[in-house]
Amino acid sequence: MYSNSRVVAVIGAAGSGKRMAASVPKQFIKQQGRTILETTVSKFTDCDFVDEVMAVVPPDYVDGCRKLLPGVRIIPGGEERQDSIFAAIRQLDREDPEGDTIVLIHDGVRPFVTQDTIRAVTEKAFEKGAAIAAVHTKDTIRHIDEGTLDRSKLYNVQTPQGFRLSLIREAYEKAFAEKYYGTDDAGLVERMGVVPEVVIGGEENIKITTPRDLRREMRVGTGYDVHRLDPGRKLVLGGVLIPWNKGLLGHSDADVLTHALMDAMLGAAALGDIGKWFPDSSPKYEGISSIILLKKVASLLNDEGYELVNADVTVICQEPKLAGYIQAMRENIAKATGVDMAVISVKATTTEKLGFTGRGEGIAAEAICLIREVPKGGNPGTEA
Ligand SMILES: Nc1ccn([C@@H]2O[C@H](COP(=O)(O)OP(=O)(O)OP(=O)(O)O)[C@@H](O)[C@H]2O)c(=O)n1
Ligand SMILES: C[C@](O)(CO)[C@H](O)COP(=O)(O)O
Repeated sequence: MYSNSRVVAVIGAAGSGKRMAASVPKQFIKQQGRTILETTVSKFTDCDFVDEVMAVVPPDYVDGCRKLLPGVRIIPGGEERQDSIFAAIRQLDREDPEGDTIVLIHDGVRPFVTQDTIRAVTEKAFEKGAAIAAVHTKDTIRHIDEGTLDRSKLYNVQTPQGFRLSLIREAYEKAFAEKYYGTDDAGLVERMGVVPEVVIGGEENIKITTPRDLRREMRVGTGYDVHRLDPGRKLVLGGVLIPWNKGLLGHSDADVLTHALMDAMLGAAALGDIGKWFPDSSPKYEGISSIILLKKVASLLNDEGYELVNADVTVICQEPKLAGYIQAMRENIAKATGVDMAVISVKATTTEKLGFTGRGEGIAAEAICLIREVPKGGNPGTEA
């Protein structure tokens, strides 16, 4: 397709992802079962016109990435993006001193790039020696000194950026000789008086930079519970002991509000219900505070890779009046689940003296909650 020139993709993936502030560099966060880097790399290995894919990764991820990405050449990166890409260019230069190779430089954290964009950049780079993917700027851009800029002349620059090896090598050598650090590869080529061709890429080709850029799975769950009122028991709702002449009957403290919430959370994660985790046949749970159980549910969710986003619980209770206790309930729930109190809602309603709750025979509660996937990943070399 491109005469005798090889096409090599260089995927820059040696950053630490400071702005993402996750427990691992963002390219190693798992989304839908695989790391962002695997998805990005697959976009290039799937192209029949790409002869080789190289990934530049943090030095301590080299071994793990060799296992994670079979068939991909893995090399250690440097301090800055420019150092990492230069490490790959130097290797390619040793293999092709003529510099005919077409080098496609791409960010390891742009997993949504399409094959059409990769193909278009490759073709233009082959034809003109330098081409970049970009999209038209949508916002108005104001320069601090020059005021509002003419938007029709502005692009948001993406990757891949494709270059003839001889050109990009010279551009990098010049930049390093002059101690110049830029924010992309095209910027270095432009310093040599070469203007790369712009290929209009796709709006979907974002660079995953901050948590907002992650597609995190969201799930909802509902819970419902009822307990009988009994004169010989204490009334505990949302972990608050409420002075009243009756309390709820049950194996634990029978905190019906917290039970409904736990079932909603477990349901959202498809982890069953509280009967499964805390059976009333076990003496371990006799008289236990349901707030302790709620803490356990929050940690079960976390082990599954989810966190609570918000919850809304309604207690259906004729008497006593609960308004004065609701703040304390929200505080208890927020503390046990590790979220801000602002995302926990507790409401109470009566049934106008109708039904078992209206007659004061029992209290019911229903809950709904939203949970979201927690960005997680690891060093593929050290994972079990
Ligand atoms: N020393 C570096 C720094 C960055 N990159 C790569 O360059 C791409 C774009 O960089 P950026 O989004 O800035 O990534 P990070 O440097 O990891 O992010 P941050 O600036 O938030 O730390 C990423 O795929 C990143 O892994 C690299 O290969 N080597
Ligand atoms: C190369 C790049 O992705 C083009 O948009 C961008 O410049 C990388 O910049 P960053 O500072 O490394 O995020």
